[in-house]
Amino acid sequence: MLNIYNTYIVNILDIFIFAIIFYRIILIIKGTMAIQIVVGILFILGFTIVAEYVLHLRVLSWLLNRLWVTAAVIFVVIFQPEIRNVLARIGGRLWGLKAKVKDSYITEIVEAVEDLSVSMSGGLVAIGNKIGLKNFTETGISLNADISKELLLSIFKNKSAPLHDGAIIIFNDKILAAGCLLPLFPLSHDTGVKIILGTRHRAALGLSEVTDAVIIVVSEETGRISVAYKGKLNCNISSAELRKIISTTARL
Ligand SMILES: Nc1ncnc2c1ncn2[C@@H]1O[C@H](COP(=O)(O)OP(=O)(O)OP(=O)(O)O)[C@@H](O)[C@H]1O
Repeated sequence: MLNIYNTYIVNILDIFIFAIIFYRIILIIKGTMAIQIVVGILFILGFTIVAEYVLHLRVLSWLLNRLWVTAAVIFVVIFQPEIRNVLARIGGRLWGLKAKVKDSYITEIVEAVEDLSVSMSGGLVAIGNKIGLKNFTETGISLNADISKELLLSIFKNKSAPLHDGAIIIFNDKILAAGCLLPLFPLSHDTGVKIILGTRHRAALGLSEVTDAVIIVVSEETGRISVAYKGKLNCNISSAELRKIISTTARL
């Protein structure tokens, strides 16, 4: 009798753990291209099962089974960036070390952003969290400098400066690089905001989709401050709200 209960408990636990893992994976890949890939794979898998076990179509199921091995290799090669992003997000959530920014540096960032906003200078600053941003810092110029308002302003306010274009990447109290290229949020995806986004804002949203970084955008056209985080763009926020967001996500 006790054995039956034990088996029940183990089975329930088994299903429960599977459901949690499945749910977390869906949350991570939701809104990314990976969700379409998963749907496609499930469709072909269903088709293979029906062909083999229900309709007993021997030639077709032989072909589909061979196709799976080749498809697995093609899948990994074609979707290497998506797989890397999904694994990085899973890894980051499980055991990534949180990047930390000191309070005084948060003040430097917020003050610089305020200044950019008032002077209507465009700015794009990504503050890394658990997921490393090395592949994005490599697209820019390495700086490895202490965070300072003056440095941030000299990069973004001077429109003829070579590093003015692109994003600054901050990680663990350092400005790692400037002039970095971020992945653009696809125009076909729902941005969740009513306004049409330009490339600076799409770049911020794009990075926030594939990493857990907090990305600050200052609009050159309107001076508005927006923050992209976990695939969502929070438009037109105050500097007090900005401080709060950085503090809760990246403070030491
Ligand atoms: N992929 C990218 N990664 C990083 N920065 C980018 C990227 N694409 C564009 N940018 C930055 O955005 C600038 C162009 O901004 P654009 O005017 O198109 O966007 P926007 O969202 O309308 O911003 P704004 O409101 O400031 O005009 C470029 O000069 C460059 O600095």
